[in-house]
Amino acid sequence: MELQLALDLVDIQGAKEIVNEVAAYVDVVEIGTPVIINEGLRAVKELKAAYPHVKVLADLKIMDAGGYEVMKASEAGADIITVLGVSDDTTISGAVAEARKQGTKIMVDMINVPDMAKRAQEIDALGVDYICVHSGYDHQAAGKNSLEDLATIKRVVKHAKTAIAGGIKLHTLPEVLAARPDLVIVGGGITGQENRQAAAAEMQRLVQAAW
Ligand SMILES: O=C([C@H](O)CO)[C@H](O)[C@H](O)COP(=O)(O)O
Repeated sequence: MELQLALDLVDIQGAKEIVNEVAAYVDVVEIGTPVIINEGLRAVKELKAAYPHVKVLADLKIMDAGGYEVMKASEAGADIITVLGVSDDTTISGAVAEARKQGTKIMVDMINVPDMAKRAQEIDALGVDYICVHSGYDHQAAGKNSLEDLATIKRVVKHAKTAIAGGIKLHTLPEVLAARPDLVIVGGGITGQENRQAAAAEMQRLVQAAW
């Protein structure tokens, strides 16, 4: 089981400062969608240049032109790139084919997928590396989480690794870990804490103990 830090509400300098503090406690650092909207793929490039050994996920949430966008994110230094589960199969296949060429990986974000079991099976068959259930900010505001969806994909996914994201905090982490995802994604649960290092260290301890 691995821990991913999501950096969403920061600029490039802010992202570097947080990575400085917590890199030792996380397995993957995500450059979040809001950062990429504000700063472009330059954010991925600069983070990778500053921390060449850190595994970086670019949360592009690709919806079209999978091959082209994966190529650009891979060239910027991303190790993992996200594509939306609601996009067309050809977009996902194009993303997977390009990622294979580039030596990078594809995570499919299942946000707003209506039939989770059916779509997770279809996407698993397309050869993606991760399938991630996700309660985005708007879902979180409505009090939702993705534990039920995680149980669903754990039941049907045979090849891809499973991941969960959305509003996970230290006090909700044990419940998430009990469902045994391969990857847990935490943003505000680390970045929004007064002592980010302590939060990340404790989360890492719990994630590693859950193996
Ligand atoms: O993907 C995300 C969201 O859609 C904003 O782009 C977040 O990275 C993801 O939800 C994890 O962040 P937290 O919900 O703050 O843990």
